[in-house]
Amino acid sequence: MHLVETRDLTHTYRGNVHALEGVNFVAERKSRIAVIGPNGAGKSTLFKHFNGILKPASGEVLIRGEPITKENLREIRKFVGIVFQNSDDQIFSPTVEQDVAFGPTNLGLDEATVAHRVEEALHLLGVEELRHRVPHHLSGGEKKRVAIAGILAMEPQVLVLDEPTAGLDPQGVADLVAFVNRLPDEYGMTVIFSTHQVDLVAEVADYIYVMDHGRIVASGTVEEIFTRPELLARTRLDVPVIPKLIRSLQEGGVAIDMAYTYEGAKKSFLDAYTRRA
Ligand SMILES: Nc1ncnc2c1ncn2[C@@H]1O[C@H](COP(=O)(O)OP(=O)(O)OP(=O)(O)O)[C@@H](O)[C@H]1O
Repeated sequence: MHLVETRDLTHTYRGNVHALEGVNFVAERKSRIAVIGPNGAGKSTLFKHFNGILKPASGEVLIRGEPITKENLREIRKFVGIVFQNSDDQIFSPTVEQDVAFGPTNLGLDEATVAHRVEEALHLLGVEELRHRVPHHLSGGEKKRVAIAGILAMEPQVLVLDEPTAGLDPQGVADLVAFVNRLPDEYGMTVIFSTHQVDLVAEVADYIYVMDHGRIVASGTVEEIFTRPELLARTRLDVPVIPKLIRSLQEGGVAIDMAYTYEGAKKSFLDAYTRRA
């Protein structure tokens, strides 16, 4: 059984905007899935179907094999936590601490459990020192971290992050990558995220969906997607710099193995250098 699945999902906004057309998507337990595609491709719209914020015009959304209904909506929102692109929409309490406590308190958990979850979430996102600050006055990147902490404190099994790195400084991006990569093994979680930063995808994803004009136009492993420059160009994306550089070297006659991540590239370059020496 898939944790999250859509079958022939279609969504039409008012004004006859066909935002999703026949989308088939699956997410398994402990997977890290990237959804990439140009502006307006339908990524956020798809995410809003994962916990019943939007309802399908046609097709199905199944969470742990069950359709979303009025009766299970609360359970589903506990199970699938979504952090939206604009953190301002998700932060509203007088202090950061209260804001992160809002979700778990709403779940009806006792005070001690809420306090424990808040501590853990603040710690995981590295925002403990912001706990007494007014969320409204935080910087964009700080707000983003607090918004993620607030969702995490509800301990969802599936964490959905819409453009999580937008507005983060380089260290913030590196922290986020490290954070996301801990979630499947340490917490058994599934992470689904969208991004325009293709260079990041191989560092954080095992599987990629490429969207364009409301459709999934390709899906596959990092290797399967990033060896298709024509597909990426067609969808206004680029081949990430590491495989692009290695491909150029290979075409120039250098014997070097293909790689997609920084660590993979380091190994390929060292191996190629050692072979030559
Ligand atoms: N509330 C709405 N009412 C009408 N149309 C909408 C609404 N929200 C989104 N759309 C339209 O639906 C389409 C898909 O938008 P969506 O926000 O899902 O794309 P996206 O892939 O997340 O884009 P981006 O990369 O810019 O965040 C776009 O054409 C957009 O203009």
